[in-house]
Amino acid sequence: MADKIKTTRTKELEFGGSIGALLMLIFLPGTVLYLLLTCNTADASVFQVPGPLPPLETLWNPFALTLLLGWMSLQAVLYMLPMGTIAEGITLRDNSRLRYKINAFYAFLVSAVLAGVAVTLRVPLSYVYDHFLEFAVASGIISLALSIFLYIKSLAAPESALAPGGNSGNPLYDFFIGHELNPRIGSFDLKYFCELRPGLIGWCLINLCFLMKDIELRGSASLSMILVCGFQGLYVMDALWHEEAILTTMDIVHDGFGFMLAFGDLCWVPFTYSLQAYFLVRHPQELSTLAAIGIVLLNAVGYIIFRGANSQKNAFRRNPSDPSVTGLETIPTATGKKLLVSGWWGLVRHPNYLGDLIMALAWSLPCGLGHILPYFYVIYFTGLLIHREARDEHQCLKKYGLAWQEYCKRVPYRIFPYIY
Ligand SMILES: NC(=O)C1=CN([C@@H]2O[C@H](COP(=O)(O)OP(=O)(O)OC[C@H]3O[C@@H](n4cnc5c(N)ncnc54)[C@H](OP(=O)(O)O)[C@@H]3O)[C@@H](O)[C@H]2O)C=CC1
Ligand SMILES: CC(C)CCC[C@@H](C)[C@H]1CC=C2C3=C(CC[C@@]21C)[C@@]1(C)CC[C@H](O)C[C@@H]1CC3
Repeated sequence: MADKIKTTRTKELEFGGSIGALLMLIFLPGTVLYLLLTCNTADASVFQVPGPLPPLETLWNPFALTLLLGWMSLQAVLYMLPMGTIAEGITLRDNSRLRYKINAFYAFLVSAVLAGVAVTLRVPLSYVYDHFLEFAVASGIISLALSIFLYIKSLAAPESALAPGGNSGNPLYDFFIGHELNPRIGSFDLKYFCELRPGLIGWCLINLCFLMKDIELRGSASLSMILVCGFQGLYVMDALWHEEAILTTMDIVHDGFGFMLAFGDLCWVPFTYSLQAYFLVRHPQELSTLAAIGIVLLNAVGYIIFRGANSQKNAFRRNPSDPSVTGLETIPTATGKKLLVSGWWGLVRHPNYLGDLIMALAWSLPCGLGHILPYFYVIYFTGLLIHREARDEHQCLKKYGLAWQEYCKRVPYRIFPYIY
């Protein structure tokens, strides 16, 4: 069957094609270094001219690399343990469906217990704060090595296994965007594993290390630090609890596994999404109880929209007659699938992004209003989701044609009601 599938080259190159890919290869690691170095200065100002890069030998820490590899190995073992359930992914081009282990939440629980033991035994977790830049560099090296391995592996993959968006024939572009769709070693799915586990759970562990550093410096953790760690911990647990939902995301269904996702999952997420907590260690902020209550409410509003929208769509896609969605208005499409036009999906075309962005703002506000740096996540994330929304619309227009145009007419705003 696989042999009969015709070569389909990717014609529409995203991210500015091969030049864009080359720039991103430099820009993404450069941004991580810039953010961490700036955050570690006395005024953490983005308006200052960046200082020279520290000597390379101070960035290279073999112990940090070993710890990261140990962390990834622990997550790989937890992934392979016979716990949890099995889910099937969407139907692939060769009509097969891959099977995926659903046990990320258990992996989180085991990791949390181990972290608790480390705190009780007074393992110096603040080491991660003191050597954070070295950890980031080590993680960049791991991501690059993994991407090179993935690209070489993809050259031997059958045509049917290549990503629809990552088969341009241009090696640089395909290396960046990902050539093979679902690279596996046996039943170990590399992309699926990296998307949720080492980076996302690692982000929580990094936040914990920063919280411990806060306690070490000041005797107790600040309210700002507790809020940031609490909000982000909730977000990660939510993603792991709903692990099965990522099987239908464009990352798993459309994008290959290359530098973009490998670096995104293993370096970008843990080392830039934790920037607020990193910032708070050196730049502690006073937060009034009233401000804290306001921020908690904002995060709750964001979470209700984010979770409500995601759960409504997931329930509808799993079973359109599910009692929780039967009263909702829909538009039929030529594919047989329907589109929701009321409920959360009647408010804007991407209500889940709206909720996610409101939460992103709530994660930065505990860092006060005096610095731009801790708002990096909200700014980057707005750009990422606007771009992602445009990519998704493009795919939906191809998939649903006139029905999608009708949906756009009925629900004119994309993410922000009455604005965009
Ligand atoms: N923190 C982070 O860095 C990131 C977080 N996210 C979050 O991850 C979550 C998943 O996002 P993402 O992967 O982009 O995809 P979405 O969950 O937004 O799914 C988009 C898909 O939903 C279906 N759909 C769209 N409109 C409708 C409708 N009206 N009725 C029914 N189905 C519809 C279409 O697929 P089909 O019709 O084929 O089912 C479409 O392709 C989001 O909450 C997002 O905020 C995403 C990226 C990064
Ligand atoms: C480095 C680049 C600029 C872009 C990298 C993008 C990745 C960081 C993101 C692509 C899609 C993601 C998703 C999530 C995390 C970030 C990445 C990997 C979630 C797992 C976050 C939690 C949500 O509940 C689900 C998300 C799915 C997509």
